[in-house]
This record gives sequence, C-alpha cells and structure tokens, in this order.
Amino acid sequence: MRRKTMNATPQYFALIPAAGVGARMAAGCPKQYLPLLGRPMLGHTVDAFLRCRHIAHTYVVVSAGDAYIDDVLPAQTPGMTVLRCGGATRMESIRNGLRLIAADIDPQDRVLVHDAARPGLTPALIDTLIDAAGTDPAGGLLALPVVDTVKTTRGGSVATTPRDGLWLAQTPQMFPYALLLRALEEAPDPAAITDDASAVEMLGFSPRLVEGHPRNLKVTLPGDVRIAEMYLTMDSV
Ligand SMILES: Nc1ccn([C@@H]2O[C@H](COP(=O)(O)OP(=O)(O)OP(=O)(O)O)[C@@H](O)[C@H]2O)c(=O)n1
Ligand SMILES: C[C@](O)(CO)[C@H](O)COP(=O)(O)O
Repeated sequence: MRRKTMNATPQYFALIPAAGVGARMAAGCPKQYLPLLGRPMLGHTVDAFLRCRHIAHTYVVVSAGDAYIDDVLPAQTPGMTVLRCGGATRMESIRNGLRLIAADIDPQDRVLVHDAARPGLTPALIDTLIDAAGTDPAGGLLALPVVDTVKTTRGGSVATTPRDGLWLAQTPQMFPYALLLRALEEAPDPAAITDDASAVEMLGFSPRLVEGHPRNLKVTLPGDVRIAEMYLTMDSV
C-alpha cells in the first residue's frame, strides 16, 4: 500500500464497492463477475482507474467470503489493493473500506467511489470529473440530465414532475476523504441512502454535478449486459 504523505495538493484514490450479490441480475454468480466480451465485469471497471494518470491507488472492496476475486484481480496487481471488508449494504461496504485505508490517505485527499457494476467508465470520464471538481471542497459526481418526461405514481395517481433541474446520479462520486467518512458515519438512516453524495448533502454541502455519459450505465438487470458490451466495443469517450 501507499505510504501516507502530507501533500498540499490532494491525491486521488479510487474505492470500488464490489461486495454486492446482484439479486436483480439473478445470475449464477455476483454480477460483477459476469463476463463482458469474455472478461469479468470487475476487470473492465478496475482497468479504467489503473489506466487513469490522475489516480494514485485503487482499492476494491469485496465480501470476506468472495471466492472469485483472486482469479479476476491478482493480489500483486500494481496500483491496486483488494479489501475483504464488504458489508450488508453498499454504504456499509464503502464505510468499511474508508476506515481500513485511513492510515494510507490524508484527510483532504479525494476518494472517487465507483460502482463495480459500471464497467463502461473510461479514463477520459474520470479526467473530466477531476478536472471539473477535483479541488471543490464539496466534491462532485458524474450525472446525466434527465431527457424524458418524468411521471410519479406516489399517492395512487399518475402525475408529471417538471424535468428541468433533474439529474440521474452516476459514479464516480468524489469527495475529500474526511468529509465522506464523516458523512457516512453520521448519516441518520444509512439504509435509506442510495448514493454517497446524498450523505454529503445531509451535512449541508452541495457537490458539483459534472455531465457523464450513457456508456457509464449501472449494469443492474439482465438486459443491461448486452448494452454494456455494446458500449465496451465502442471508442472511448
Ligand atoms: N453490500 C453491498 C451491496 C452492493 N455493493 C456494490 O455496490 C455497487 C452498486 O450496487 P448494486 O448495483 O445495487 O449491486 P448489488 O447490490 O450487487 O445488486 P442488487 O441490488 O440487485 O442485489 C455494486 O458494485 C455492488 O457490488 C457492495 O459493495 N456491497
Ligand atoms: C450510487 C448509484 O449508482 C448512483 O446512481 C446508485 O444509487 C446505486 O444504487 P443501487 O440500488 O445500490 O444499485
């Protein structure tokens, strides 16, 4: 692992939660290990960070009993460390990972949390996020402006919500290490939090939204696998 230094400018670290079971995918293995173009999804995801010049080190959080990771990401892979500290929820996995790397990272270094299930990320998209929000004390995240008309069904009847100002949050979501850890430690109802930015927003911060790309979709349902493969065959953005 990297030695801690006291740098005036932040360094950038990736933390990839990969301890989910993929219940909605309902495949024979956790979805992060499904083959995409013949390579496990997690391999594609980690590769984007290993190829990005901004990233000092990449941490991958898996569950303690993960039986696949050693074949997919050899322990001696330069620039990467596997942490076997996954929790019951995405937020717990991230918080456990942040706690484990405390000795290797300065409070103002930035952590880019990225779903293992978003294999379409590219080094160029990581650069875009860091260039736009890399020194913002509130952090930032990739997101897509909503382009469809938005309907809600809460309360039993269908209604339409104005789409202006609505965004779909992607990952990476990037924050100063100390701020993100505090946000996850202090979140009043961690089970209700679906992304890291919302925990930071609860502390009164306003993370910057940086336009992402559809290729950075979250592979969630069986039909997403072919879409992800299609993007992986296309030129990088
Ligand atoms: N306890 C958990 C749950 C999720 N994740 C990770 O968080 C990311 C986003 O979660 P999601 O897409 O919901 O993955 P799963 O939880 O595996 O899927 P599902 O909700 O369908 O079970 C994934 O990379 C997943 O591996 C995690 O590290 N620890
Ligand atoms: C973090 C996230 O990918 C942003 O869109 C999303 O909220 C994760 O949701 P999931 O239900 O854990 O897949």
